[in-house]
Amino acid sequence: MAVADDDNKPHAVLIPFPAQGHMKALLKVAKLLHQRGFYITFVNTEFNQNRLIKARSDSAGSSHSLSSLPNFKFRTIPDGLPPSLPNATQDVGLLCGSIRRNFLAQFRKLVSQLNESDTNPRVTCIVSDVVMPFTITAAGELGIPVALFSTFAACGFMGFHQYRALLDKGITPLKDTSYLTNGYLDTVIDWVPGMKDIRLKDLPTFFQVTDPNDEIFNLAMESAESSRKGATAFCVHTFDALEPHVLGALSSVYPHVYTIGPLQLLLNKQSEEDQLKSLSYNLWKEEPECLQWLDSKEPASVVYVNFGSVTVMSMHQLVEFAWGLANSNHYFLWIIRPDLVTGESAVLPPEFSEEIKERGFIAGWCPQEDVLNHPSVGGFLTHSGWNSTIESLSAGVPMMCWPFFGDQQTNCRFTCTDWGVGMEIDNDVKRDEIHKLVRELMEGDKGKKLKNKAMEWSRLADKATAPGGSSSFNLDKLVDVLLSKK
Ligand SMILES: O=c1ccn([C@@H]2O[C@H](COP(=O)(O)OP(=O)(O)O[C@H]3O[C@H](CO)[C@@H](O)[C@H](O)[C@H]3O)[C@@H](O)[C@H]2O)c(=O)[nH]1
Repeated sequence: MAVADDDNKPHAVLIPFPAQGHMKALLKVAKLLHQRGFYITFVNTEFNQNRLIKARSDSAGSSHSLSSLPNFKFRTIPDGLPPSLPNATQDVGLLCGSIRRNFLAQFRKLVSQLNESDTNPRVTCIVSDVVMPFTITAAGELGIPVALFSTFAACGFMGFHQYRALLDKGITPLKDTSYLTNGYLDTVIDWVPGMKDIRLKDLPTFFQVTDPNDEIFNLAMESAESSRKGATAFCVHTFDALEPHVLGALSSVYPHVYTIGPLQLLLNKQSEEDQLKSLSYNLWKEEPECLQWLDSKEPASVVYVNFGSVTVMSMHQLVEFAWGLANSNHYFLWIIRPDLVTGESAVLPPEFSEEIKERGFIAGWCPQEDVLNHPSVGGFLTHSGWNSTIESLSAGVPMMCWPFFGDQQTNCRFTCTDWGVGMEIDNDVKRDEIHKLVRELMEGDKGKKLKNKAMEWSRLADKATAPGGSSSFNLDKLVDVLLSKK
């Protein structure tokens, strides 16, 4: 069946790194392009697509089918991984290895099927997660433009851009694991453009390996290098006012850097078609009841706690967080994913449940952006994933940061030092520290300062995404690039 009037539509194929945060950001880019008249094919791994469908059907109110969206189709490729738990994040190292070895062939096959099909227009451009660099090869073979999209901040990506230098200077691989704890990572490095007084431990952690063949390290390094050479455009989920120095430095190395964030604010300002409104982003079943619980609370009285989709912790750490929150005497909404605790199910001690029954609400997954924008939320205890960070900045909510791995350390550093909106929690989490920091954030002078600063960033984010703002302008430019013949 031919697509009649839609035959001549530009057709963008989008592909995220197969994990929740990346997929959500790329889906937002897809929605923005769809509104600009693009036919969209969104490529998920079979594993994630099954989870997306299951989470939708499990969640109340998501009755629309993913296959009936107009001019917006999902397609899948296999991830090449052995079976794993169906409702948990996959092993990131295994995924990176498979991306490096298997994904190009699968992606090529899929695009050629799309080009042979008469149910969709010919593929005219690719928008790819920056850590899926094989798409540059595919676009080159097809002679079409490819825009790479960094779901990391500019500072996080700038960190990946240093990996080759770290290797050349002999800083990585580490000689042995004692270098993780012997003070070596406190070394200040002065050669990273746009990042003053940065320490090794503030760079994305994937270089902290003893094996030079480590898959995550190599994929991050290759991604930073290939995007410099082969991409038609390089987009970053940030806004100009937030990271002017790092963006300036990146622009001198990467041609055509487009800041297009915060994506949600760009989406809010466009009239979203009804059919796409039903397109949710969750891989876990959402529990919206927490919003009603928030409705019953005073403004800025609740601490929101969420560690994203990849962070895991020990039972001991979970219990320290639990008693720190309980002892602070503040209301809190805590999202505990079923796979948050390594090797066991995250069950809190019964005496804790008794203690917090009037003050705490615990759920497995929530509509995070609605939560952050709820007037009752006064602070966010986060793992500093980039999506969570930019969502918190957009909502004007100050943070307590407990970075787990990767770019989260860099985001935490910028959140606390450069942007003045956060306080860092020691990796060796202790209940007394949590208790003290929660009090400081929710009641203290420091908390007030952080809140004021967060509100300032929220206003600047809004300005960047308003008509004529830097991110709106860059989105227009991106559309032009994608419509151009290569
Ligand atoms: O209950 C929840 C929990 C999370 N989210 C959403 O899930 C996303 C989580 O993304 P992020 O905060 O970036 O955390 P991760 O899932 O850990 O993201 C991975 O990917 C990011 C880049 O996309 C990196 O910055 C992180 O370090 C990496 O761990 C956000 O959009 C949240 O709004 C929900 O909607 N509900």
